[in-house]
Amino acid sequence: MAEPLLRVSAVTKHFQGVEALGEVDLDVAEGTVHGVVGPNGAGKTTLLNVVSGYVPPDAGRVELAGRDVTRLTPQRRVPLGIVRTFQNIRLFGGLTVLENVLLGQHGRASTGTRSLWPLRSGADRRLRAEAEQALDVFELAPYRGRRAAELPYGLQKQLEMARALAARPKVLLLDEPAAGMTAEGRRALVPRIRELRDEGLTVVVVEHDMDVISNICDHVTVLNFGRRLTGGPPGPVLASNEVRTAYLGT
Ligand SMILES: Nc1ncnc2c1ncn2[C@@H]1O[C@H](COP(=O)(O)OP(=O)(O)OP(=O)(O)O)[C@@H](O)[C@H]1O
Repeated sequence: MAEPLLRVSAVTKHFQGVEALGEVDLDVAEGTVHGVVGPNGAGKTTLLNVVSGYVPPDAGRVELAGRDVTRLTPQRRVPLGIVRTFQNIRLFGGLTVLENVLLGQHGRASTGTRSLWPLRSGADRRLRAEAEQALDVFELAPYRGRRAAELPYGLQKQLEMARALAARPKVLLLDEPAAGMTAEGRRALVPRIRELRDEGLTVVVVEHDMDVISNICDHVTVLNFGRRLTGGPPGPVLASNEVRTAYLGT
């Protein structure tokens, strides 16, 4: 493939003697959705943590468009385009839905928290319009004035994604976006993520729901005990005997 937008090379991470990741490689092409799957404890979240900068690897590299970002803090990765959501929702419950999305723009170059103040300039208005657009993508516009804490769980997850989108990512990292959602919420997620991909966004998604993975991913990487077991198009990979065996733990 062409030079990947995101390249993870030989990343290793131990926690108190436990190998959470062992020499893991991951190449993600621009404009694709890449799934990271595997049984519980396989190292999926640790991989997202290393890519987003929340966990420093013991060894290995993370590159975005050829630039080594391995040693950068999460805050310095956001303006470069690496933005994530969390498995456990991290919203400002006392702020409104719109305010949460405006804060998502905070990490972008020269934005600051200014976007919460009344509109002053054309740039402010543009930011506000983009925030409204992010709300629209996740059908949150009717809730823009509600406090985030008042939203049902599924909508809070959507708000997390809208906030991440407002940071204008190049690579959006989603940690279990379907977990805890209703069947309807999970179904709605699929066309949304595809649409974002079709607009050119690159997505890395950790997810246990294999229907969601099969429907949104161009490529999957399977981890098992911190090692890359296999990878490829979701259909054949998920149907393979080695992946089935890994999930069954036999
Ligand atoms: N901060 C930490 N301190 C100690 N051990 C950790 C830490 N984070 C992860 N681990 C361990 O590293 C291994 C990989 O964990 P990780 O959460 O990355 O797996 P996962 O594939 O995301 O699992 P799940 O599907 O259950 O979320 C596990 O053995 C876990 O207990």
